Amino acid sequence: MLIHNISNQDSILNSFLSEIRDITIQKDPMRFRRNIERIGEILGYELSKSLNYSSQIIKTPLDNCNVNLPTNEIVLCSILRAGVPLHNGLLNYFDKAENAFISAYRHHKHNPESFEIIVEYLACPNLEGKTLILADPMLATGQSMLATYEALKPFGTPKEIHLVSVIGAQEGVDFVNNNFDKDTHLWIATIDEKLNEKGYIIPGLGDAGDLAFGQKLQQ
Ligand SMILES: O=P(O)(O)OC[C@H]1O[C@H](OP(=O)(O)OP(=O)(O)O)[C@H](O)[C@@H]1O
Ligand SMILES: O=c1cc[nH]c(=O)[nH]1
Ligand SMILES: [Mg+2]
Repeated sequence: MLIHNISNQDSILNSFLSEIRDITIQKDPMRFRRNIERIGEILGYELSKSLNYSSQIIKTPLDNCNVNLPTNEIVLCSILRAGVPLHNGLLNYFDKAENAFISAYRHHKHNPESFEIIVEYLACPNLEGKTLILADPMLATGQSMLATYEALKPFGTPKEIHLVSVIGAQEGVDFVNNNFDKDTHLWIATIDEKLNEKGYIIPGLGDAGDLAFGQKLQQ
């Protein structure tokens, strides 16, 4: 896997990451969503450097101009519900992307420490030969990413796959590294040290879905 940890280099990204982690600033859900969206824009920009480009001529009011424009047919798939603000950020830059949505959530069957991933809702265009971007802000165990990828397989074989995430635990990064093809890209804003016993990223930020959209009752 080609892992791109964007915070390896200091940039304005650090400010947005710091705000989504900050327990005081987190109290403002609009700011939380907007910061995830802004991080999605940065990750999208970084990802765009790996796309294919072809030379085209456009007309300015004064002359012709040669420009290199991306040619990939992008399908942007986000995992509900925490994926929505990240999806919006990516879509701000990939104007023409087709979109897919999938629900994957942790179902705590017996106790808070053990869970399985439930995939219920799935809407997806044809993926054959396309550039698939799978977006989920939290890469904890990595199981949601893999369950999503498995669920998308009947929709065609993408030409390339890009995973996009905001905060990953090293364990989740290792998991996707071991379970996706070696030419899959991972664009991640930062990687944290570990998971706690409930599968939350430490230090992480808490529950991204709840912070963006309010606390949900466990089913
Ligand atoms: O890497 P994993 O261990 O699979 O965990 C990450 C998943 O957990 C979160 O979703 P959650 O189940 O909290 O659902 P939500 O978006 O509805 O809050 C997050 O958005 C990922 O989808
Ligand atoms: O730390 C985590 C792990 C999974 N989902 C979250 O929202 N946060
Ligand atoms: Mg959640």
